[in-house]
Amino acid sequence: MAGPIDPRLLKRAGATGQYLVASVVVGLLTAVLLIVQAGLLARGISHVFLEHSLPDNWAVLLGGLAAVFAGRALLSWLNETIAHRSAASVKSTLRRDILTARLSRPRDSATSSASMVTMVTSGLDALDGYFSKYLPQLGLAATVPFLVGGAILLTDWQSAIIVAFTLPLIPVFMALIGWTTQTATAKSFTVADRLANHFADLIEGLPTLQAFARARAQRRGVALGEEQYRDATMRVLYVSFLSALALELLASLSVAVVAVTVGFRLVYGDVGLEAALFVLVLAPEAFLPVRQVGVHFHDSADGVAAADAAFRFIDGARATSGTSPVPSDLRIRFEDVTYTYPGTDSPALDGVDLTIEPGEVLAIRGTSGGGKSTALAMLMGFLQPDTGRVSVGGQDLAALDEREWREHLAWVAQEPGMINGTVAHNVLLGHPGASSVDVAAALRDAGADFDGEKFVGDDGEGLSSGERRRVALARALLRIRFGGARLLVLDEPTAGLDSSTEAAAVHAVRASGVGAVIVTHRSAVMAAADRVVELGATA
Ligand SMILES: Nc1ncnc2c1ncn2[C@@H]1O[C@H](COP(=O)(O)OP(=O)(O)OP(=O)(O)O)[C@@H](O)[C@H]1O
Repeated sequence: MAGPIDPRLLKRAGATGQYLVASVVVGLLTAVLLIVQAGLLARGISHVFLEHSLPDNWAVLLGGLAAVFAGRALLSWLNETIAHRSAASVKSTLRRDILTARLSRPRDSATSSASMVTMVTSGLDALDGYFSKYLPQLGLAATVPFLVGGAILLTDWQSAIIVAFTLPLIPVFMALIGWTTQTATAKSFTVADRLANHFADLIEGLPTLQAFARARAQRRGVALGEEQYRDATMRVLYVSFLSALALELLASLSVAVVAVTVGFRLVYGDVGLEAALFVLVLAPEAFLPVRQVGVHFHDSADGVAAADAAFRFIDGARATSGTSPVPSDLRIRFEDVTYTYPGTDSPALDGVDLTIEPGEVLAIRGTSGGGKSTALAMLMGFLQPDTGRVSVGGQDLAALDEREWREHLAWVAQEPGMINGTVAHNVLLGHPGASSVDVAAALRDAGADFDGEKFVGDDGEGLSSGERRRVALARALLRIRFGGARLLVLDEPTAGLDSSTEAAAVHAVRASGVGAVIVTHRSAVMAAADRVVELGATA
């Protein structure tokens, strides 16, 4: 975050801008109430002290004070209510943007699922502190000191000068402390993210670790991660407490200087009791909001770190989407395409040249790890080449409207995604408007001889991997028959299938009437293709 307010939060969420205006208005009204409160208190107390009696209009004074307290309570409630609404709106916008970005780059390996979950849940929830504490205080800090300072200036200019010289020291200290805090918080966020990833990997790999009797050995790794997280958190708390102490001390000393000088001038008769009391009651109120900004900066630092990660993720995904319409000619060409996954040394694709003619059934074979799935991911628009070019009908694939391009494709992934529900629900993802008769026909054609009402759990639980592939093939067939897709993209669709089921699946692909790109190791599929090409090192 470059300044006190992250401009990206302002830009992304209209609610933030409106909320800032609201918090400045609340700040101005609060300042007016504070001045009235100090005036009433000073008048009442000085009268009692000097005259040894209640003022004639004591009921009006008391009523006024009660009204001021009620007004301040109302403003504080209003500020909190708007703050929480604003936080909810911004968090919801950011969450939607993150999920949209994720959907446009499902193969983005730079951000793991565990990082995504941390970012979307607890990370962004920490923005509550930013909106409900930090921003309201910033609104007060930008308004109250000026009005309160002005009121002090009109009453006692010497005190006003002391306030004017000491008050700016607080933001200067705050900025210095802020830099340290940001580094400490960013580190704590990174460590928490690493711990979440490590834990997610452990849970996923627990059966394997148990099978190899290595589960207990992992305790050391988790303990180490916890220790690092504890250290990072303690460092943030340490900076936070220390900075609160420094700011508190600075503000208290400044108010003390005002109090001492006013006290002396009161003794020497240079200032009246009512004016002195007015200044004494009001001076701390000038420092309070500025001091509180520093304190609440720490409450919001976690949320700001999460928002920062969210913005990087969202902007990274946006930079690569195109807008051109998909050409009618579906000749696809890979020209000298190279791609290396982030964090790896050797390229997954190295100078790949490949042409897919419209309407042809093309089989791609090659060694395991030779880059076949990567090439399909590139064709789907999930990845962009580092160098070289992927074109459709002579037009750069990256320039095409992603959503429109995917409407032309029916995809069966190597490990097809399944949603919780029934087999029919999963097939209907291919074309939600299809009838149950169409779903049954697609399942039959894909060689799936099981019931559409069969239950499917999270991640395809309840279906074997072969069954999942057939459900995915039925889904793709539905997309071609009713969704207008013109190219089947299949990653080992018949792996794990017996030969008769495989024959049914191959027949379904050929009978679909559209072109197909099939990554396969199976000779029956290669025999049915119009052409077979090889990718990666020799098979
Ligand atoms: N998300 C990823 N992050 C890093 N490296 C990856 C990732 N996905 C694949 N790779 C690497 O890229 C290379 C190509 O992988 P790819 O999955 O494209 O191969 P493949 O030809 O489809 O293999 P297989 O036939 O075994 O499915 C492999 O060396 C693999 O380890």
